[in-house]
Amino acid sequence: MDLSLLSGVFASPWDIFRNLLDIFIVAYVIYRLLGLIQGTRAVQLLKGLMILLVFSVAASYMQLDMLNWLLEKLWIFFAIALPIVFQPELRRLLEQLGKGSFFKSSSTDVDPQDYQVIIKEITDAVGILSRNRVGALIVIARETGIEEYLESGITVDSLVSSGLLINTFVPNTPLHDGALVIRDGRIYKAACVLPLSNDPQLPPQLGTRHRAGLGITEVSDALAIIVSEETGSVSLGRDRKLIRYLDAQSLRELLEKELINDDVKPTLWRRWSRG
Ligand SMILES: Nc1ncnc2c1ncn2[C@@H]1O[C@H](COP(=O)(O)OP(=O)(O)OP(=O)(O)O)[C@@H](O)[C@H]1O
Repeated sequence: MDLSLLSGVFASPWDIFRNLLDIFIVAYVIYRLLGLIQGTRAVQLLKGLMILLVFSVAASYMQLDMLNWLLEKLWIFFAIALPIVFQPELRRLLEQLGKGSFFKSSSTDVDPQDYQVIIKEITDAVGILSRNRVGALIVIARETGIEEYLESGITVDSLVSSGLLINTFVPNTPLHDGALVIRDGRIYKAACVLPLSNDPQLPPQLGTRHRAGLGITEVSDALAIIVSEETGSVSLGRDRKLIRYLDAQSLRELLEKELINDDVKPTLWRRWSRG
């Protein structure tokens, strides 16, 4: 067997180090890029492009000239269309590079003890909102980037307190419409417009607040707590499903399970097990 090729790659310890470093950097950049687009519509586009790439390679290998010609034209079209379609993701990537956050860990490093406090503040607020039949939609962002849905919102950037949560949803105040988003253990934004779910199985009496709460769990791993203005009932949106009619204790237990107990699992495992 001719090992000259390998000897070319591993000529010296410095070459080994250089190649390993090269592989590591490329793998890391791909990992972060995938993390950046995970849960966004860019994933579907990427899958489409992968399929097209497979077709292109197969067509060229089998010398299917007409198909090759067509696919070549399609690639030119995509080269022009992609920067336009991926504009939000590209902008976010450049922003992150500019801020230096691209190279920071993507996991939300919220201490379990801090989450205990946050969960208490949320459940206290939800209890009061529910008893007073004040409609509310609280989203807890986790690892999936949902920035593209938050651009419409108003930045709050405050500690999570039940008082502020309640105040935000008081009818006819500037921030009461839309969703409040908690990210990295802080109230990040209010009055956000979320994507609406088209789930046909959702009971017809549930309107846009519930559809928005469910919608964000369809495009990300975020949790959504919904308080109905009509009935005062509390629901939790998680993994494309709504868990309805929660009392304070079951809401607290579910949040603890999702935010504290689940957090001990490694990040990649959690993503994998969520599919
Ligand atoms: N896309 C959206 N993103 C975030 N919030 C939304 C969105 N669409 C509607 N909402 C919120 O939902 C409110 C309307 O709720 P609607 O009555 O349609 O929903 P519902 O699910 O029946 O809830 P409720 O039981 O509280 O009436 C709006 O005032 C707004 O605050």
